[in-house]
Amino acid sequence: MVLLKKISSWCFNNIHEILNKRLGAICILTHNQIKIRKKSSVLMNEVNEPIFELTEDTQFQALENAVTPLCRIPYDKQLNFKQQWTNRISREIRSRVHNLKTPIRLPKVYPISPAPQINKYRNKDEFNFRPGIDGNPKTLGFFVSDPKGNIYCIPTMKLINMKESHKNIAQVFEKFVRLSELPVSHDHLDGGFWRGIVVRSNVKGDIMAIVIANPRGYTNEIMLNEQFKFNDYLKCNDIDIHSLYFHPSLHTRSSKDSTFILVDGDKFIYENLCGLKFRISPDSFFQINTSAAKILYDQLFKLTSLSKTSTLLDLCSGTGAVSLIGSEHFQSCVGIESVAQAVNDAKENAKINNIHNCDFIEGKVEIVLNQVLNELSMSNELCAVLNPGRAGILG
Ligand SMILES: C[S@@+](CC[C@H](N)C(=O)[O-])C[C@H]1O[C@@H](n2cnc3c(N)ncnc32)[C@H](O)[C@@H]1O
Repeated sequence: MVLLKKISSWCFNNIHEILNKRLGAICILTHNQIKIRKKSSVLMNEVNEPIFELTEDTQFQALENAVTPLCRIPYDKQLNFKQQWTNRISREIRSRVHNLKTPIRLPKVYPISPAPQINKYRNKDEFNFRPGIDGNPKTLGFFVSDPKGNIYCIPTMKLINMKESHKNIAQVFEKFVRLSELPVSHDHLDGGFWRGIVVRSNVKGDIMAIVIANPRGYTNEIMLNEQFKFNDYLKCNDIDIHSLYFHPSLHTRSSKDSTFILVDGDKFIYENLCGLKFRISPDSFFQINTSAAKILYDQLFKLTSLSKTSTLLDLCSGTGAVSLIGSEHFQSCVGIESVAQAVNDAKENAKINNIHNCDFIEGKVEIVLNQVLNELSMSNELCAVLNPGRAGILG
């Protein structure tokens, strides 16, 4: 069984070629975090008229349109939309699979399961700086472009899927940066310093905040001094942070040489899911909607035909949730994950939960999968779950 969240030609032409010799069936399972993208890039207002100019009044509509485009329609209708979208994806998969050298069997698309929590559920949000519609370069939020292609940063205060605690920290961080003498960085060569902040939290409410800054041209002393000042500012504003990190980074996404410096608090936050405890590091993946994740994993193991003699291949294993939650259903499991912190978390999560049949390997699926398959006993029945990031596994 293969869990495909993203359709990428790589998945079909390569992963399938590799796995096909060893797997009997393929299953496509999606969940209701699929984003419905509007065909038109022109922003629309509530009555479906194009918004030509972003103003104080229209900026939030534009942001909502981009981030939570279905939020103004009832949830059951949202699910209908997503089901239709899933069916379209399925038809596309069928047509691509049809063209494969070695055809595979595709099962039916199952109904989308509703999420128990549909508002204020996100356990991770990333806020960045760009000029706001008033021209202030120190505006923190999400980026939206107007029809002319100009990019503006829009504060996220009214988004309904975001926790108040995350919005609060973003607001305090923006205030702090506006008071700071150091400029913001919109590009790694612009000489600016502050880039943004990532806020993560668990269901209990512990917060991990990761301040991202452009290190180019700044000494370690200046950088750390600023972080300590921000830590003091948070305390002055009565904001309790469980883990505060500083992440100097030139890259948009974290890379292999990423540095995360603990400024205050604990190194990790922990989450409970499906009766297990998960350690989460700043760079590690964890499903964004924790209560919906439980449903996703429950459904997944209902659909798999694992047995005590099966081996699970957990492709893109993150902090090990699929392997560890499913561990009682199979004999052994190998997780493959490209982010080192996530691999370490997954190994530690196996230990914390007393699970001894799961192993985790650091590497890109497309690079290490062949070797892993060669090392597995041919007699084992194999089952693979592939749940890649947004880019798919293109390398
Ligand atoms: C959507 S998450 C899924 C994690 C896990 N399966 C779960 O359900 O919690 C995708 C994970 O794939 C990892 N990843 C992305 N591209 C990868 C690749 N080419 N090879 C291995 N891991 C990759 C990311 O770091 C991330 O942890």
